[in-house]
Amino acid sequence: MIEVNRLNKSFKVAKRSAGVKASFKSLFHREYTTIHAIRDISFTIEPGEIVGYIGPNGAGKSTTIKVMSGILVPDSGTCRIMGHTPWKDRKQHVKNIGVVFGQRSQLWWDVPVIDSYELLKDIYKIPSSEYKANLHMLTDILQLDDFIHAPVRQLSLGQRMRCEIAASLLHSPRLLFLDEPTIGLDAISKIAVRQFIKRINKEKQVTVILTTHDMIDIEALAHRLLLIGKGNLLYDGNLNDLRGKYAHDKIITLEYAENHKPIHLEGITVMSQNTNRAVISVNTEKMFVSDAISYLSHRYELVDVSIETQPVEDIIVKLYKEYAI
Ligand SMILES: Nc1ncnc2c1ncn2[C@@H]1O[C@H](COP(=O)(O)OP(=O)(O)OP(=O)(O)O)[C@@H](O)[C@H]1O
Repeated sequence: MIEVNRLNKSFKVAKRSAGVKASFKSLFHREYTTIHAIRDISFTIEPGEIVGYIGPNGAGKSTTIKVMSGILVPDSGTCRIMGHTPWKDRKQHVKNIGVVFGQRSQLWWDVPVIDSYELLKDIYKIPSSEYKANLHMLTDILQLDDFIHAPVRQLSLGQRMRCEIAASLLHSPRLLFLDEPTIGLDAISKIAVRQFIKRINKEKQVTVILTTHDMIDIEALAHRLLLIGKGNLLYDGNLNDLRGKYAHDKIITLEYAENHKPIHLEGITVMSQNTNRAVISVNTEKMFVSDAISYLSHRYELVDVSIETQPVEDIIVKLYKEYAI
């Protein structure tokens, strides 16, 4: 579905120095620097995948999405999406894709949401029956009824995001780019948006590329991760492989009858401990969790034990550290 081959995009930006003198000088003589936003990026994506595109701030995620959606022209490299080059065959390409930029709106600010949808129907030349069926389905699952007749400026962020997602899908695209779709949403709206993404992927086979800093989004949705750092593609694989590589630690919380004995054992790091509760981290490369619990049960009268795996956020931090990004 998507073939990206050795894409490069750089921006030329004027150097700015502080101070009135420097500003005055720059009126006559401007100096420029080049920012290499993406460097030699290559990957392929198959139909029906949900891919998480992750990386720290300024890594090049949005630039890649903009190139793939035809908004930006790369300096070099190729990109074929469903047989089209996004920035060359824009008219054909936009029919196949839906785009949601969490930070920007594609809806007209002062008009009721439904009027924006009608405009999109005309722009995309969506047949009436298809438009009606999609609108009905999207209004129903995203629960837009209460505010679809209100102007966008009156909507809360969560309401607007739901309307944005619906807008991006009215023309039945086969590929959806979501750039931070859950940014600023409350817990309930986040869950609703995640469930919706899963559903359209499963039921309508919509391929999804998702950029996000929310690792719970990634855990809930992405079968595959692409990691980008300083413009370079650094990792292409799934979350389970990452867990195998980085999640060597299990966190164990112990409740025990009053006891002041400290815990000292190679492979166990004590994160906190008081007279009847301890939180420890067990390095599973050095010892089995069962051995750790057996050791602890000999020293303490255990009342309760709970074991957690490492949060995905910690795994990603380790990944970023390994690649020094
Ligand atoms: N229009 C532009 N002009 C100049 N520089 C730009 C432009 N767009 C992006 N950049 C620069 O390119 C680099 C990559 O930016 P990009 O927006 O792709 O990062 P990102 O991974 O999406 O970051 P974030 O997670 O913060 O949204 C950054 O250094 C950014 O400052």
